[in-house]
Order: sequence, then C-alpha cells, then structure tokens
Amino acid sequence: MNTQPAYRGDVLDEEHVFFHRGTLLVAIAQDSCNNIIPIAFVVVEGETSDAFKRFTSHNNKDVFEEKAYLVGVERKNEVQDFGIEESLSELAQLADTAGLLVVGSTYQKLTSPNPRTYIGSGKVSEIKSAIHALDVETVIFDDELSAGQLRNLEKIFGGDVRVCDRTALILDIFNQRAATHEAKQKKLLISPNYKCLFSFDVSLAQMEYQLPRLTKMWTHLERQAGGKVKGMGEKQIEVDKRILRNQIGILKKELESVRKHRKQYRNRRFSVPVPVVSLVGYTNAGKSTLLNQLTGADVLAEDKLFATLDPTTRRVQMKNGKEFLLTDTVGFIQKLPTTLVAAFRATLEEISESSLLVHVVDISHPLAEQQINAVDKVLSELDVSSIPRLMVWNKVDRVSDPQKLRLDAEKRDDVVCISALSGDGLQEFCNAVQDRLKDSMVWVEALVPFENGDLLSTIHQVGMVEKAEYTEQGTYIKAHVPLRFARMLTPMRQLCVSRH
Ligand SMILES: Nc1nc2c(ncn2[C@@H]2O[C@H](COP(=O)(O)OP(=O)(O)OP(=O)(O)O)[C@@H](O)[C@H]2O)c(=O)[nH]1
Ligand SMILES: [Mg+2]
Repeated sequence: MNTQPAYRGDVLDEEHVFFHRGTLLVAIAQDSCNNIIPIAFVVVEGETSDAFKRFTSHNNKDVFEEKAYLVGVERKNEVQDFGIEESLSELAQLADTAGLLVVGSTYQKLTSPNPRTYIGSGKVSEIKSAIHALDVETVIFDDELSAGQLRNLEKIFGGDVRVCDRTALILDIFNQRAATHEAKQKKLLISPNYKCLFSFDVSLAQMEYQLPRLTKMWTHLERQAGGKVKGMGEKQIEVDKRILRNQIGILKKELESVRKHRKQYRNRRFSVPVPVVSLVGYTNAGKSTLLNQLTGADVLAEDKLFATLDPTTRRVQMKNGKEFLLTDTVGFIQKLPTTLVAAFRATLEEISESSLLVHVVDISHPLAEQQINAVDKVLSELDVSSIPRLMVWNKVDRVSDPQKLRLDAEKRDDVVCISALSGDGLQEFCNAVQDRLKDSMVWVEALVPFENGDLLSTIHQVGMVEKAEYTEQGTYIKAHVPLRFARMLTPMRQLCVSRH
C-alpha cells in the first residue's frame, strides 16, 4: 500500500491508488486542509457507474467532481458591499474553478456568528438534512472559520463530509494553478531555475493557515484508529506542528532568495529609462487580455477566477515611438483573507515600484462598483497610495448602452473605455497612460554625485530619463521625475546650473 498523498486535481496514477472496491479503484488525495478525500473512481471492468459519470475535465485532467454545498452568513448590523446572494454566487464560481460541483446553497441572517459552529443550531440541522438528501461531500462556508468551528461542524455533519471555508478554497485554487504553472515552465525549460514567486507565497500562506488548524489531522487519526489514539494523537500533533514550522522557516528563506533575485532583475530592468505601468484589478476583469492585445504576449487569459498568478512584464511600443513596460498581476477578490493579502504583498512588490497603476474594471459586470471598492480596499493595504492611477472600463462591447457609458466616462477625467478583446479604445488608452505618466512628473536637469547612486537608481525607477551622461563630477541627468524626487534633487539641480 502506498500512502503518498496526491492533491485534488492530480492526474491519477498507480502511486496514489490503493483502495480496491469491487470494480472501482479509489484514489486518495489531500486537499489544502490536509483532509484525506477520495478523488477518483475508475472503472476497471464492467458497467459504467454513476460515479464514473461524475468525472469532468479540469485543467486538462480527468478529475472526480465532488458535490459541494455552500453556506453564507449575512451580518444583520453590518452594511456590506456584496450582498449575501452575490457573495455566494461568487463562491460558487470559485468552487467551479476548483473543480467542484455545487449542488445547493443556503444562508442565514445573524447578528454575530456562533463561536462554536459559526451558524445557529437550526441551520446546522437544515444543512445536515441537505447533505443526506443531496449526497453532499463538501460544505463550503463563505467566511473564514476558526479551527474549532471547522472541527465542530465536521463532527456534527459526521461521515466523510468535509467542511472548508473561502480561504481554503482560494488557497486550493492557487495551489492547483501554481502546480500547473510550474509544471509548464519546467516542461518548456524557459529557465531551469524558474520558480513561481506566487507559489512560494501560496505555500507559505497555506502553511500559516494550516498551523492553528492542525487539530483536524488529529481528528482524522482518531477516526482511522477507531478513536483510541488520544495520547499518540496529541504527540503527533506537536510533531506535525514542529515539522510545519520548520517548513515555514525553510520556505521563508527560499522566498527571500527568490525575492532578492527578482529585485536584482527589476533593478537591471530599471536601468533602461522606461516607466513601468502595472495592471491591477478584480479577478476576471480582463488584465491579461489587455496585456496580450497591447504586446502580443501569450499570457493565459480565460473565463476562470485567478487565471494569472505571476507578474508578467512586456514592453509596449506606442505609435509616437515612446515606450512603457506593462506588468500584469494577480487579480483581487472580496473577502481576501489576511493570510492571502500577505501573500499578495510579496507578489505585488513589483507594483509598488511602478510609475502608474491601471485599475482594470469589468464594467459589464453587475457588481462592477462593488468590485472597484474591493480592489481599492486591497490596494489601501498594500501601501501604494502615492502611485498615480488610471481607471479602465473594460468589456464595453458587452454593455447594453456603450454610448451612454462613454459619455459617463468622458465626464470623469480618470477613466478610459476599452474593449481589450476587440482592441477598441486601445490608442486612447495608450495616450492616457502617456499623459498620466508625464502629468505626474516635473522636468529636471541635475548632476547626481556618484556617492548618491541610490538616488540615481530611484530616478530610473520612478521617472522618465531622457538622458544620463557620466561625467567626472557625477551623472548628469535629464528626466521627468515625480515632484517629491524633484525636491530631493534641488541641491543637485543647483550643481547642474553651476556646471553650465
Ligand atoms: N467580451 C469581452 N470579454 C473580455 C474582454 N476582456 C477580457 N474578456 C474575457 O474575460 C475573461 C477574463 O479575462 P482575463 O484577461 O483572463 O482576466 P484577468 O483580469 O487577467 O483575470 P485573472 O488573471 O483571473 O485576474 C476572458 O474570458 C476574456 O476573454 C472584453 O473586452 N470583452
Ligand atoms: Mg490574468
């Protein structure tokens, strides 16, 4: 018997198959909470069973669709941007992206969540009935649950029903995506040392999420051993926690070295006087499609949440000969858990060094306004308030009255309407980017002494350098730079005047 864990979405191979049940083989996988779950039933011989019909192609793999049931809570005294039904429909989309089959959902209005079970006992019973009636295998909560709540709910629902929350689901999607992404990079041999920064972030976020929830593994041990392993289980949990802490330590070190490497790469990139523009926005807004249209890049763009995990940068050449670098980033989502905001922070270090943030909005989405607010909220946590912004209303081809939309956009001077798919409005977009880049800067000529090398690299990072000439006294530079740097350069500007 081989007990090496697989993960949901893994291709079935002999390594992971070890239960034989009649004509079916049951493969065992782990999900992001380390729960053991059956992932596939393969008919060896005989009739096609109902189970077999539940195979679905996901990320080009045949995976078994788990039946999922969604649960949300509407807080009575809190005004929330996303209504409960809207939030649940987004959760359903997330579940679908993760390869689950949503068979039902419910919600409850509460003043405050129940500390033991999150929802009230009446609702718990109602869900338990639904689980039996619909053969539910996974119950997904729309909010982050505590370790205790997860454990209690699993106990009450009984059997092999898994309970997980939005955070675990998002982590699961990120993991599946990161694995595919890295596998592809390795296959293509783009760079043998290539590591997806985001997959580091995600692994770290996942481990940090698991650490306080490890008691769940203990429940599994107990279940497997018929409930007679109390002392052993307790010891085991300590050992597991120590292993996990060690892994977190190793991962943090590796992450640090990848970040350093990327920073060096960015610094090299910044030695070319081209400003960097970053695309940010809600997941599925069309950021990658826009990058592809403008640069002919081949970034995966699809109608799934979190298609992009790693920042990709490409050069955009405008008709007037000007250039800028465009960076595509991972999309945001509402109710982004703290562990994941931290993960985003490392990945999005790239955007904190850009000259302009372009906020891409799917204006055809019924919740466009709420999505804008959710993105603004994450951005406010990322400390990028000093970077100028431009908003892009994308997917204008899908709205019912594009003319009215354009009029609305014209009334505001920070919005450009485009269709990244058809290419409509891209010239206006490039012009707006160029204006915005210049607008926010002042023209300086300065002589930067060699000992102020740091300042020079900052000018390259945040400004538009027209000329950099090395002289005996230092670097003579002509550039558009943000106002705050112009102030810092004042003494050097005087140096420059005395040079003439
Ligand atoms: N009709 C229409 N569809 C678009 C447009 N732009 C993007 N899409 C579609 O929207 C879906 C999402 O596009 P992506 O470019 O992957 O979105 P993204 O913002 O990169 O998404 P994440 O990487 O998940 O954050 C794809 O199916 C695109 O074809 C547009 O202008 N019009
Ligand atoms: Mg994308």
